[in-house]
Amino acid sequence: MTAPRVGSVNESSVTATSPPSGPLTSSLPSQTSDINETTRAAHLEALKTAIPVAHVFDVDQRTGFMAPEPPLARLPDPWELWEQMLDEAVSSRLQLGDKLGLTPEEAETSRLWREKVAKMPVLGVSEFTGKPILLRRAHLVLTFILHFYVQSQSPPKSNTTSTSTPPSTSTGPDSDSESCIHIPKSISLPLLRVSKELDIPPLLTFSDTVLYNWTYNTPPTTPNPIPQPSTIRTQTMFTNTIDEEEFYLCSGRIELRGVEILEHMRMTMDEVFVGDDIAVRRITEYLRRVAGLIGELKALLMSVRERCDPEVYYNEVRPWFRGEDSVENKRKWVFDLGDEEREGEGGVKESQREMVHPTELSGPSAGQSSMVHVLDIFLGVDHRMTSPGQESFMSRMQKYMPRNHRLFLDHLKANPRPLRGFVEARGDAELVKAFDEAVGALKEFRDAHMIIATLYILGPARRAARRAAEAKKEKGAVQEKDKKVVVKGTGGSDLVTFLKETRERTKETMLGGQ
Ligand code: HEM
Repeated sequence: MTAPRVGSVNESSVTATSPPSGPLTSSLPSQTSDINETTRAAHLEALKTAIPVAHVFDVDQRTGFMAPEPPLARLPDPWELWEQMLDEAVSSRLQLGDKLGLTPEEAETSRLWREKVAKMPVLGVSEFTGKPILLRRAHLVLTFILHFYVQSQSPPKSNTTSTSTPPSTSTGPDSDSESCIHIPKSISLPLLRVSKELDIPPLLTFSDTVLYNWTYNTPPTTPNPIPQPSTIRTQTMFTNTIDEEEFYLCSGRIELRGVEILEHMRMTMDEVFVGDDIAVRRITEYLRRVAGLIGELKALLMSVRERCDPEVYYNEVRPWFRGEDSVENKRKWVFDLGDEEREGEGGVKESQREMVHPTELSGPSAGQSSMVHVLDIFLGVDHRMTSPGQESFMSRMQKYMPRNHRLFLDHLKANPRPLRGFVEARGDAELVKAFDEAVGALKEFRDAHMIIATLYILGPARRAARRAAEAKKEKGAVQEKDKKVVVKGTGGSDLVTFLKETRERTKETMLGGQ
């Protein structure tokens, strides 16, 4: 088996594929043997040409996990209706249902919009089958509508912080119960079908907000130019603010810059298969370069501060991302079904049951970025959970990735000659040092990420809690629990503990060469 090669994207299919296997390792020289330059060049060439696997994984040699061409900007007729509903939500500036000081007019505007959404006809999606470009745009549009639909609803009175102003009357057909939110079948049916076809959960994911959500700043003058961090902008947003766009683009830039890491990773893994002394020298060199590149990713991450204001992000952008498991206004999401699905429920197969009662409903997180997962797998960072039987957050996040990217990660995990074991076994001082430099750079990326999470979530969360407690105090309704700030990640995780753990797991991966 060899490292999957980064190749051209296969836009024609999203069909599930088994990870292809690479050349047989038995035909390669043993790890320590010295072979002449011609033989090793032939071996490396064989590894490169044996199976051009990466095109199966939708990993492009120029853009990595990002779409290599601008994703579809608008669905054709008759699905244009969905686009119009989304446009209306954005242009009428729908407000969050639990916004502090929400006016009755704002609540009424979003109630009317939800009513229109609920009355939309159920549009068929069978025409999208096997057409990933259409499927991706359909998932994006429907999930933006879904999040507008859910998050524009005020919390039920019993659950209401007295700081927000719930609408005076019933919130409409969408919330007949205090414990659940009904997603009308005009959205739920096409969304469940599209999500099933794409094999991702029926809510907003990192791929909707970042990977398949960009276009060129200005119309390109040459055919299909490589998208650069400075030449792209975001297509679809909740708030159309610079802050929201910057939040998505920051991840996009990291994905694009990470392409060079993917190439070094491939070369490293090929050299591990050859495994001679020349390989050791080359891998040492590649790892130093990878360390430098991860340092660049860290700088890109920190640069989010230039155009994304923490208060705007926390109070106006992030709440739209909340999934079913977010701590605020926790209510079950019920995907309403058509008669066809309901009738089938008596004898539905397990896979269908999963489709109508989705269990994975965490909001989007850059924890779904395949680039960071690839680095973990390549360097051997193990994010296992301490409690047995519990799936780790990181492995759960892989379910939200485009299916072919998930398969790419599986293929990497199945590598029979992992880098860390090779470095340990060779025990070459320079190699170990370079390996630790790369792991150290990833640890520093996570240090920086903790600074960003503190700046963008913990700080604003504390300030928001203080404001809410003040408002309650004025009404004489403050309780002990209001003084406690519970901060959860968008994916529902206990933020601080979780981020510290992933950083710790990274540190533990070092071999002691620094
Ligand atoms: C303003 C910018 C950012 C904020 C506020 C932020 C916040 C968070 C939060 C709250 C989590 C906890 C998990 C969850 O979502 O529940 C998380 C996890 C994660 N984020 Fe970010 N993030 C930001 C930018 C990024 C970027 C640009 C990347 C890289 C593309 C990234 C990569 C990750 C990864 C890989 C995790 C999983 C935990 C880990 O690997 O340490 N984040 N982030």
